[in-house]
Amino acid sequence: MATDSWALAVDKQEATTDSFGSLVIRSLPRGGGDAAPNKAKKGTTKQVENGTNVEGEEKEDKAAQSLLNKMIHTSLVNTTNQVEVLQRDPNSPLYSVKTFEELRLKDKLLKGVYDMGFNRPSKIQENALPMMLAEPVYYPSGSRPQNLIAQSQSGTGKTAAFVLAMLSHVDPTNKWAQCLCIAPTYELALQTGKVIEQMGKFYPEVKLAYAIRGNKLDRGAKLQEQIVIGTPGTVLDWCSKLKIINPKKISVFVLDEADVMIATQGHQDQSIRIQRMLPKECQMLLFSATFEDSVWKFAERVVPDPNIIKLKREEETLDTIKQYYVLCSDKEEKFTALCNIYGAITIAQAMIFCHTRRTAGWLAAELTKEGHVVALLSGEMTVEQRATIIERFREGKEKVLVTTNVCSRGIDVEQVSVVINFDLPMDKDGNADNETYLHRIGRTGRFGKRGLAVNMIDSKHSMNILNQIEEHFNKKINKLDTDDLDEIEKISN
Ligand SMILES: Nc1ncnc2c1ncn2[C@@H]1O[C@H](COP(=O)(O)OP(=O)(O)OP(=O)(O)O)[C@@H](O)[C@H]1O
Repeated sequence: MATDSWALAVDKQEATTDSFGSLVIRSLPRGGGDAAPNKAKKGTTKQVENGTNVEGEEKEDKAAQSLLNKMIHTSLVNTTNQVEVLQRDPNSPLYSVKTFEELRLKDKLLKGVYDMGFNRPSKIQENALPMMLAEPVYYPSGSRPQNLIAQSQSGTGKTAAFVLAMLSHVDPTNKWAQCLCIAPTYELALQTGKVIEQMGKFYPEVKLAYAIRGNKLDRGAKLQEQIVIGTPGTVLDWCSKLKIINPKKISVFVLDEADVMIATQGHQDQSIRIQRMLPKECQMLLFSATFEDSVWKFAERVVPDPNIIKLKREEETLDTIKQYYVLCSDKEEKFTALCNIYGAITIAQAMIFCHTRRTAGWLAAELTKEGHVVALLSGEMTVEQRATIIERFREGKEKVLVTTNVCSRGIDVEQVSVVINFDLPMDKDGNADNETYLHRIGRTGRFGKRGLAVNMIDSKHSMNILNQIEEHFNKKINKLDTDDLDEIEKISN
């Protein structure tokens, strides 16, 4: 896999509100077409809906469950073994009865997958990949692809799933753009690009282009790269004004963080304009960890005949992330509580979310005075600065990242063991922003790792927001006394 990297810029990320759902894996009844993928769909639907297990594995799963419980109480930092155990627990979003071989991937891709250290697919990968890889379904009016709208918890392998699907669909002998993936921010586009590069490492014929502001190409310059990842504004320019991509030749269209793309007016307009230029046979894939009610409806309207993978509300939060709140009277006390937490437990890396740039700046300075190596990331920075900060954090050069909402979505840093909501996420009306909460805490607990999320409460209003979050996810968030070091130590055991 080769890349053309250019210098870049970004589109803004916005948070959305509210979500709902019950777990459904809905495959539309199809006339004719490929029987194999439909078979696969049926099997997986039953397994997920009934929560039943594959015959003969029940005992093994019970043992796995008890082992899992033990592990949950032993260490904050996870091991590969634990991932394997979770992949055998039918209640885990990482559960899978399949292997990557069964997904009949090209050898070059299978090699790439194993090279990334993936042993088995996760639940979303197991369910979504057969649909995404299936042949188009034949209708008398013409063949139609298997479109998909999919929800799965943060860090459960959605990106890896659609990247694999794109790489599988590409015809490397054709030197034009065939797969188009749009992400809401520059950082996410870059990160997804890296996953494409990594997974396609043994498939060098397939090339990738970044459609991000700052990548200057001349009008009419024909793109040779088969996969394009970018932000909506630039992708739209490349498809329409600049005619760099011929949208009629796109066969796979992916919207990552689909809910924010749909709920943010500017992104929605641009995404829809792009979508309208695509041919009827183009496969549409929409992914996110959260979908607000109205966004689901909108998505179902714009995506023809979608297959749907949806979570029940109570499944949206990951059990591997422990959630607490701490009562304080003001920001100074919140800072003391934070220092106490740091004093009591070993934190690999932490992300701390603040409501304003001002608080984030103040907190970063205070933490630095205390001797922490801190990075500060906020929206007013240039995209290049932001990318550099995230890269340094990912490499572990800084152990603490203080940020506003810029980073709440999608950023994948394996070592984040603690997320602190120094300020709770709220929408512009001062109500709980449940989606942002879920995305923020999802920066820890990546792919089966254990994580800790601590919410700082300093007013009736913030307590109220916490209660709304508890109610929304139907999950109790326990109080933590940060003056009691023994108690803090306990939560990491
Ligand atoms: N099958 C797998 N086996 C092991 N690790 C995996 C597997 N699939 C993905 N991962 C790893 O798990 C982490 C999370 O995966 P990914 O970023 O695809 O999740 P996501 O659902 O897209 O997350 P988010 O909701 O935050 O965007 C990544 O570090 C990825 O490399």
